[in-house]
Amino acid sequence: MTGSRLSRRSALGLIGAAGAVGVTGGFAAGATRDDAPATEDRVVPFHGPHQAGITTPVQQHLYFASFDLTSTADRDDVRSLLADWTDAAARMTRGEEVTAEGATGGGPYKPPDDTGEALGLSAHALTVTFGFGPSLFDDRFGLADRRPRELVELPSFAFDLLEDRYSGGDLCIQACAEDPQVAVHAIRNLSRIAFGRAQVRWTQLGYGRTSTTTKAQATPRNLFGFKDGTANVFGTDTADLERWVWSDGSDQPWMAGGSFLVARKIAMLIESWDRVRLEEQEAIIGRDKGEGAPLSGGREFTDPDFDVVSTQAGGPAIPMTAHMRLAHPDQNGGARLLRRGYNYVEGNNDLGQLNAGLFFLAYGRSPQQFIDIQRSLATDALNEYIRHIGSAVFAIPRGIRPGGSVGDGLFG
Ligand SMILES: C=CC1=C(C)c2cc3[nH]c(cc4nc(cc5[nH]c(cc1n2)c(C)c5CCC(=O)O)C(CCC(=O)O)=C4C)c(C)c3C=C
Ligand SMILES: [Fe+2]
Repeated sequence: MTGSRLSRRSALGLIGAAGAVGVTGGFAAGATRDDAPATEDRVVPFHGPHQAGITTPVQQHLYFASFDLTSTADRDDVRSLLADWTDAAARMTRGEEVTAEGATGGGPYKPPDDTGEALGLSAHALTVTFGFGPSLFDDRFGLADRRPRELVELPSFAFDLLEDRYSGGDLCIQACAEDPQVAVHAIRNLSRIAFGRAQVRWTQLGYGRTSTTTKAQATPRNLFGFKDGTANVFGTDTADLERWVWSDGSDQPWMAGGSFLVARKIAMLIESWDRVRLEEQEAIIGRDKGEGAPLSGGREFTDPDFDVVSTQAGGPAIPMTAHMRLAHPDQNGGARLLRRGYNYVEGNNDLGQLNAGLFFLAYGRSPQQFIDIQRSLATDALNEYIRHIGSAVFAIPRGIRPGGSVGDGLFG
């Protein structure tokens, strides 16, 4: 085993055992990975036909960053940045430090390559997913002819209250992990690598997934207390993934096996919601709060029947303005999204109310799926209790080959 394959946990063990200050490639050569089948040791393969972090079972923690290229960056800077990011991300997803020298192996006379806060932590199922915003394809870097035709700026929607400080970006990185420090470490070190070439535009920390991509995980709940992600596209739904999530690359071949990501920061008016009667909360969502079953009857995974009439409600059992009815494929030409959002809580406002909400992340083979569904939601009863305050859209390139770069499709 080479030094470059030494895990952070193994590295720490070696440092402790030897009382050494640095770990060299030679020293690491005899190290073995901790093979205990603990969840923290789960390594999600970084390479493959699709980028990891889309159908990967949704981890509990997110750190998301949007970047802008600096005003002096040129085409070569974009190419080299994406190559450097790819190498560092591949290492970190294996539970390794950002370089072989890492946090302590580079000697006392230069800043360490790795910031060190993840020493002793293993991979924790870290995934690092890269994306390209529409502005990357403007006239700065000679990439206009590589722009996927689907990659359009999102139009304005009813109820948008978007703020620049939570919106847009040339590039994005989604880091998800079962340990928050591992996700933060990844973004922090990738930001550091970008120094002089790209700078952070905005970031979002998310805790607690609000969807699943596998039925092996219990459906989580959002901050309104409802199960969220019941009717998601799951990683095993091969036909739906092909139809609704993976690009076929018919416009840009480098997008074949890629996807498009829409990110929306949605503030939730928690205190107002908490004063709503249970019956009304359920009518707004279209599902019951305990089980997550559709109001037309059945259990959580029963298909909703929008024709069922309720004498008690004096109309459709699933109201015409229910979120779930309006978001359902039946209302949207069959369109589906793979949702992968996270709860966020960011303290309180001057009135003592929670600054909290949903960082909504949805993957589709075109942003048009989101646009169509979001337009349907113009009459959603939920709109009284939420505010979209941030927005961004990114092309998510196909998966990365071993030894390749996430930027290969842009420059090949
Ligand atoms: C434009 C897309 C969507 C936005 C924005 C959105 C915001 C949002 N959603 C909830 C809570 C729930 N959503 C649920 C289902 C659901 N939502 C969308 C799309 C958007 N949601 C879809 C496509 C679906 C699935 C519809 C279906 O096929 O049945 C549910 C029900 C449980 C589930 O299936 O996930 C809840 C609950 C909130 C709170 C919110 C904004 C803050
Ligand atoms: Fe929803």
